Amino acid sequence: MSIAVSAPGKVLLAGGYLVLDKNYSGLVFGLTARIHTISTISASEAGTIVVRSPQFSNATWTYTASPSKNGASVEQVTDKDSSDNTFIETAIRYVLSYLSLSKIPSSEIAILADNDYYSQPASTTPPQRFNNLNVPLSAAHKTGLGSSAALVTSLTACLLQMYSPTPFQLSVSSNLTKIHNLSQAAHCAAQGKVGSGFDVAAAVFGSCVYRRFSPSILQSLPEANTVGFSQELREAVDRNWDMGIEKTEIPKGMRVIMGDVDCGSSTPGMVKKVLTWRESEKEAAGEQWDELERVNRKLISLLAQLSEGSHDSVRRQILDIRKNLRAMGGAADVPIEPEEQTKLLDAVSTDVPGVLGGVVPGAGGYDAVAFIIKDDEETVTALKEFLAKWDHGKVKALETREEQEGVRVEQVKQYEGFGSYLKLT
Ligand SMILES: Nc1ncnc2c1ncn2[C@@H]1O[C@H](COP(=O)(O)OP(=O)(O)OP(=O)(O)O)[C@@H](O)[C@H]1O
Ligand SMILES: C[C@@](O)(CCOP(=O)(O)O)CC(=O)O
Repeated sequence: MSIAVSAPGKVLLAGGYLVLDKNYSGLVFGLTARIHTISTISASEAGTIVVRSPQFSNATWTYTASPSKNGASVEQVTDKDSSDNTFIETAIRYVLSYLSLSKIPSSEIAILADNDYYSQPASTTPPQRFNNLNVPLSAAHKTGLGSSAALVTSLTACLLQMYSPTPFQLSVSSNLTKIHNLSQAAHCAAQGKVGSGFDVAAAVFGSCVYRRFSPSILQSLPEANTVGFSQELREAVDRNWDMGIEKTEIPKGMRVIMGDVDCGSSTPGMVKKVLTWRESEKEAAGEQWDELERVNRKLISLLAQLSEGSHDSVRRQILDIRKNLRAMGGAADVPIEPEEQTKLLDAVSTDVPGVLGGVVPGAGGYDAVAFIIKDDEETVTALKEFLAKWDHGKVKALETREEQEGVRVEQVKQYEGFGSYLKLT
């Protein structure tokens, strides 16, 4: 029987940089843009796992997996046309090592990503669902919605369902915690560093106020396939982590809308520079961190009050957060809210009725903007029209919006017709 699971993308509306520190929080919204994993056990020789991402060219990855003492051995079968996919390979290795199966059945897996994860070619008609971009994944332009976190979470949850020796239901809360811990471990290993993990947390739990886990939980794990890996991974995943997740949602009558800016900034470089400044100017940076936490927290509680009348206070609060982000950027000499974005955010907030405000999400920079607006068609249309005229249409409104739910099981039937490779049973 085929199994389908999806996990949402994210936007870190408040708490960029702060969320790296356990003492501070991040406001992260899960998005309707999801990454879907559809898998079927296949009859081919044991231990062959074929993963396809049919929206891209040369995107088939074949692995042979076999049980071994220090976790499952997972090797990519070399194919001249396909490159590596570290996130997929690591997720498979971590799930199979966690499960420690004595025999690994073969499977076929398809990954389908909602269109908003990648810039779509200009067209007068909307693209079809799971649009085929006809380019290799490495050539697609990502919009910054957290594709790797949604992919690893969706794949991890799907593999756990398919390969667990006893039934594994996503609706059981202790299973969600397992999916979270295992996905964080695999995602950090694949990206080569232990980040804050807010993107994986949103992919699993959906929209929330997030406080990170202690990095030592993952830093102390042995390398994959070295002595003790399988057992220590299992112990770490089955333990309760010291993180904080407070579920949250946007008040009725408001929504989040994302703007993709067609050019990039280097997030790792910006993070490094901000953290170096924090280290060198402990007192000033400490005060700035605390002030940002205070203004972010105020926005979080305003949104939790769920009152239509709070629009003006939300407007003021967003301006206060932006003022503090600019101060931090100025002190650290990092363009967190670059001048171009300041102009855009100011103009949208004053010129488009119904826009309560906008921010540079996550680490900021030139990549993206996110707006909180009144949830009506009129405002969405006015915002899109405004953006189309701004700076030669460099900023495009995405279709996605915030969504509360995290990882979930999907009906397999909805994927029928998305390619002959999908052998649904
Ligand atoms: N549709 C897909 N199919 C297979 N792998 C994918 C797909 N989308 C993303 N990936 C994997 O995720 C990687 C991209 O992850 P990366 O962390 O660079 O981007 P991101 O998570 O979208 O970024 P950000 O955190 O800034 O939003 C790709 O190199 C690939 O390994
Ligand atoms: C700066 C930081 O706090 C946010 C980066 O977010 P994003 O990858 O730009 O969405 C880094 C992190 O939390 O991993």
